[in-house]
Amino acid sequence: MMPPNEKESRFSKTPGANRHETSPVQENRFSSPSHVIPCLDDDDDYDGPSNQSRQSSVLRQSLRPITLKFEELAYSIKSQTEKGSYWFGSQEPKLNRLILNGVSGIVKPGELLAMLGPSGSGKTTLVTALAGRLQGKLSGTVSYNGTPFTSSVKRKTGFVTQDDVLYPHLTVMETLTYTALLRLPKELTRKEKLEQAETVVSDLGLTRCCHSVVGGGLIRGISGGERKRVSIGQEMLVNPSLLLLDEPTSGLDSTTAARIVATLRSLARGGRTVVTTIHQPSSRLYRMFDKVLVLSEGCPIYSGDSGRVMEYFGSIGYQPGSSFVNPADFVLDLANGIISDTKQYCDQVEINGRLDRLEEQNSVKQSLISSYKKNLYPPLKEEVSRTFPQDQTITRSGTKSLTNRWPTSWWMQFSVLLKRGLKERSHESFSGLRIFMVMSVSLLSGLLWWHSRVFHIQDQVGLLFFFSIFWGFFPLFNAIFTFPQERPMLIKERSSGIYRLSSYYIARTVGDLPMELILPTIFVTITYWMGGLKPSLTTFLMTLMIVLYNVLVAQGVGLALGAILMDAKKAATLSSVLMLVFLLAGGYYIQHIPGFIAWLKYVSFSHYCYKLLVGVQYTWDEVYECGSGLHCSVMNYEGIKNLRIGNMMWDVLALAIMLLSYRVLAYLALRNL
Ligand SMILES: Nc1ncnc2c1ncn2[C@@H]1O[C@H](COP(=O)(O)OP(=O)(O)OP(=O)(O)O)[C@@H](O)[C@H]1O
Repeated sequence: MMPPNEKESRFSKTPGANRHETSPVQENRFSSPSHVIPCLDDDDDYDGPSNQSRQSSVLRQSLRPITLKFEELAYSIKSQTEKGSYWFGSQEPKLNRLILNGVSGIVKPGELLAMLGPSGSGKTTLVTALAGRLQGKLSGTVSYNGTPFTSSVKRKTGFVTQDDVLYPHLTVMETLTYTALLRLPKELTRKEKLEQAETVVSDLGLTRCCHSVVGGGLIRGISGGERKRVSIGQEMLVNPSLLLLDEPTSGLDSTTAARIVATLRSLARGGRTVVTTIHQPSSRLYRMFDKVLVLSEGCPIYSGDSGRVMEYFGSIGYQPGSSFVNPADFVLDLANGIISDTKQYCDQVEINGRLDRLEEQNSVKQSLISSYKKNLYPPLKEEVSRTFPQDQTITRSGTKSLTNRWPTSWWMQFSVLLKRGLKERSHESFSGLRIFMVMSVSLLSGLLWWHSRVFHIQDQVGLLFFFSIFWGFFPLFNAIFTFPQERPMLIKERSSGIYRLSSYYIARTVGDLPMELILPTIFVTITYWMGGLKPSLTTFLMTLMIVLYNVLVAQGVGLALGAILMDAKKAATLSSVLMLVFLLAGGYYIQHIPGFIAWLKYVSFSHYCYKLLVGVQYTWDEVYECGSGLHCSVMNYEGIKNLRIGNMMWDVLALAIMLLSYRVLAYLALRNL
């Protein structure tokens, strides 16, 4: 059976398949002063304290309207061919796979557009492209009030991804408060920002769970619907003019889903442009959408007024079998090429009997795509190319915003990120397990080296070497997980232009310092005195300083490995190899390393640490028993002599260079994220 002929639909004669263009409802939405006060100056992202809407719900606050237009969007990816070896790569050329093809549309302020389509039809790709976050080459044009995506648009855009990226140990209130402090402009006082966070909590019905932790993974926290509302709330805080959401209702019960879509509709009615992808809306949800865009394998088959879907498909020969069908189910079946529910299909089956399903589905899809091009695309194209009054407003105000790219000052970003990080990680920094581990190792090593004497120089030097290796391994392994774990949050927040990378980076590393430094201090204090090292306060303090210095370098190496590889497993494997090399080349186990590989010790931070520890511990006048009744200077002990201890400033300098360069490397790696 062939699908119905591509009929000339009366939709093609309608100037713009969009009811809203002439709809009085639409007009009213924008003329309502209580809802929308178009404020076109970029510096005025938030209505000042004097604004009459200050105390009111964020759902009703004024904003700068954005008309989103996208025309002929096409996006393809290179997909691997099946042939070719894993190790040596494939000689086969990679195939170009079209994910989006000829997608156009327009969404005006006050409208809620839903993107529908079967799984894999390209909805996420499209919404990501509209949010200006799609990697790779996108052809076609996307414009926001007639201008391309700029940092000014970025700040007016909220994007809620399918997976909620939230800190699990923060409460709902803390999450929204920190977001408010980071995202709301510096012109607002702290009190005003906190009030805004509270307003969002009450507007989104989160009051009941506002002091519960968000949770995630193995941590039990708020429900999926509440998490989703927290994610939406984070975007609502900045009162975005354009809000894009990827499947905000997936996995939720129908009541919660309806509540979320109702919230989106209220947001749209407040003058925002709202675009959401949605999987399988019930007819109750479907009725809340103003416009729908239906995708089938990346190609549009319908774009326009949600209320006219059935009429349009009926006009081109596809009618549902029953009059009570959910329009969303009907269009999704059509997008899959399934017309089993249509009258026409039943007639055809009677005539032709069994059909080749796949071929039939493909031809239905092709027919729908052709009908779209013939009937819906021409008026849509005309509407998209029309100029709207607010077009170019972003460009005009954009010049001003360039000098003011970030919502808050560097210092504000640093201090909020530091506090947030300390709060989120307090459970792991002060984890009993870590403290237990360090305490037990220090006590055990204190007992093993109990009151060792210079006479047994080999044992004592062994203790110093243990200091350098243990406090190389431990901070390094802790640090490698930092950035791979933080990656999703960093990508989310950086792509929203919330803070500078430098403020995040410094806050993150400074936040880890207290625990990174407290634990080795406890360790050295216990082991130093139990182990019988030189009973001098100066030597003890210098030993402690050297160990802490070593910790900072090791942490830098871990941060750099994590940031470069962005994969904790790979980074852990590489650091094991690295530390093993440092252990062997450190100068304790092998004193006569062959010349061609002796350079290894110069790249080992443990080697410099060990040298410094030995250097501050012993002097020439100290002796050890080098034979029966024979006493030699410790500095002539083979293990120490081969270290060639000279001017220790060179070792300090070598560690300083490492300290700096590994951290710079980590920072540069994060920039490329
Ligand atoms: N980076 C990528 N690498 C490989 N395939 C990709 C990539 N990005 C998108 N795709 C493919 O593009 C198609 C569209 O993906 P997309 O996530 O946009 O679909 P979707 O309609 O949102 O699906 P779902 O409803 O299941 O989330 C899918 O077949 C997906 O496998």
